[in-house]
Amino acid sequence: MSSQEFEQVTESTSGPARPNPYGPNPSDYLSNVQNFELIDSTLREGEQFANAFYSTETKIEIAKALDAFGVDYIELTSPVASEQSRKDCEAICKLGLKAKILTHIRCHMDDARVAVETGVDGVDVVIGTSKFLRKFSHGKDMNYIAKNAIEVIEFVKSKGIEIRFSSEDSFRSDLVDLLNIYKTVDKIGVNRVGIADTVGCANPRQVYELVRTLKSVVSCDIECHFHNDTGCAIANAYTALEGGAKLIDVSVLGIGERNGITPLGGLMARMIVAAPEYVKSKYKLHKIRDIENLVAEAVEVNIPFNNPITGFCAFTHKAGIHAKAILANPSTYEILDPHDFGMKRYIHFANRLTGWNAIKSRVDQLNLNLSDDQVKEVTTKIKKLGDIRPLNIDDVDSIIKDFHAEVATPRLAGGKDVSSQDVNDIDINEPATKKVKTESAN
Ligand SMILES: CC(=O)SCCNC(=O)CCNC(=O)[C@H](O)C(C)(C)COP(=O)(O)OP(=O)(O)OC[C@H]1O[C@@H](n2cnc3c(N)ncnc32)[C@H](O)[C@@H]1OP(=O)(O)O
Ligand SMILES: O=C(O)CCC(=O)C(=O)O
Ligand SMILES: [Zn+2]
Repeated sequence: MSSQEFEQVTESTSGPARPNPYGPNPSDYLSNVQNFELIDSTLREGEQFANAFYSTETKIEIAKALDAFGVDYIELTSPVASEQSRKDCEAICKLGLKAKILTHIRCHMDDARVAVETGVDGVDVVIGTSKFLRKFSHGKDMNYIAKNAIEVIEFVKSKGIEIRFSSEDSFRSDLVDLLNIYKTVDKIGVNRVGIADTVGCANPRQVYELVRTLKSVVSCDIECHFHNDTGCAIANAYTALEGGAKLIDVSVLGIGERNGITPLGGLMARMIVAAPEYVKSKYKLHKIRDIENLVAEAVEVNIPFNNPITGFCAFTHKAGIHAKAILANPSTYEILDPHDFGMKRYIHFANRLTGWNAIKSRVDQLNLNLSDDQVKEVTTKIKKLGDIRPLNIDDVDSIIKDFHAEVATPRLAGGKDVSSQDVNDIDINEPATKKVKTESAN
């Protein structure tokens, strides 16, 4: 049964109920929570992940998968990074994908001249504006940055290609410098300006304030890029949208420099709660698992156990109190419906935290007939063994079947015992994780 089939339980409030309590707040009148776009940078920021090496074929496969998912833009490594990077950029541009293809360059004419010849739909230009980067990276002052930015932007625009200007390390840059450079590039007609939390230092409140301030001085769209060093990348992306940013940079599994950026899957988990219709109609959420597996394999990492949506236990419920409520109504302990992502929910009942309601569900799955009191008795036996050692599904099934053989008459016609074949029919997707699907909850 899907969670949608249950009546929505709402708290009684004094004022008029908001249709979706997790949706955009009416006071965020510039919010793009229900109108955002994704720039996937798995093939740019993601290539900066320590483990990443992409062959041309892998890049093409990832680009096609992202396109099929429905990202709005795909950002590629600078064509000046290497000869093969340029060729791969050209090859991806020729695929005829629906997503617009971007490449990412320094704020320099040498890079811009190469970028516009690759066939990209847009160029993302970046230059550091913080005192750290101005002193230790490129060594240029704000006047030089503005002069170069104008030259690069006008050149790219003259080729009929989209152009975005971004200030690297925005949150450690001087606000007056920032607003001045953004105003300058907005005036000459950039498609977007970008805010980048390059070192992952920003918190959601700072993000909201900077986006709102910037929104009041530029007329173009605002893109945001958040690193996850302090664990705020998804929250910052969401808050940026609340403040009026339109585009968020993501990568599959969040891969990027150091511990990476806002992950595509994690952001989708956040956004489906806030804007379910928009997210479900725009993005092919069932493809997230395959895309993550594709990228995980390409960069030789495992999907983290606690990954939103696709972590092996993201929809697994264990404690007896949780299991009982989930069996009655999945919305009790789930804000996400696994079916929206082509996933299943599981009840992990083979442990000492289980309760009789979960065990009753298993008894029903095994097609056995026990009274509630009998289920409670067998639950006690299971918990006793669970106090001694970790359990697996076979342990629990054996205890149930032995108990049933002692106390009950088999439910099946002709007094036939439940055979192992019956048990094997139950969908146990990942036996190694000791999980079992409970049909009644799905
Ligand atoms: C925060 C980010 O992720 S930004 C994107 C990072 N992406 C990349 O670095 C792409 C991969 N990079 C590369 O392949 C190489 O670094 C290249 C081809 C871009 C440059 O290589 P090199 O010429 O050997 O220079 P190197 O990497 O050592 O240093 C960077 C140079 O770019 C300059 N620079 C750095 N940022 C910028 C910028 N945003 N705009 C203009 N110039 C810049 C630096 O001053 C330095 O110049 P220098 O040659 O005068 O010292
Ligand atoms: O181009 C941008 O906006 C972001 C560049 C980047 O990767 C960063 O600043 O972390
Ligand atoms: Zn980055």
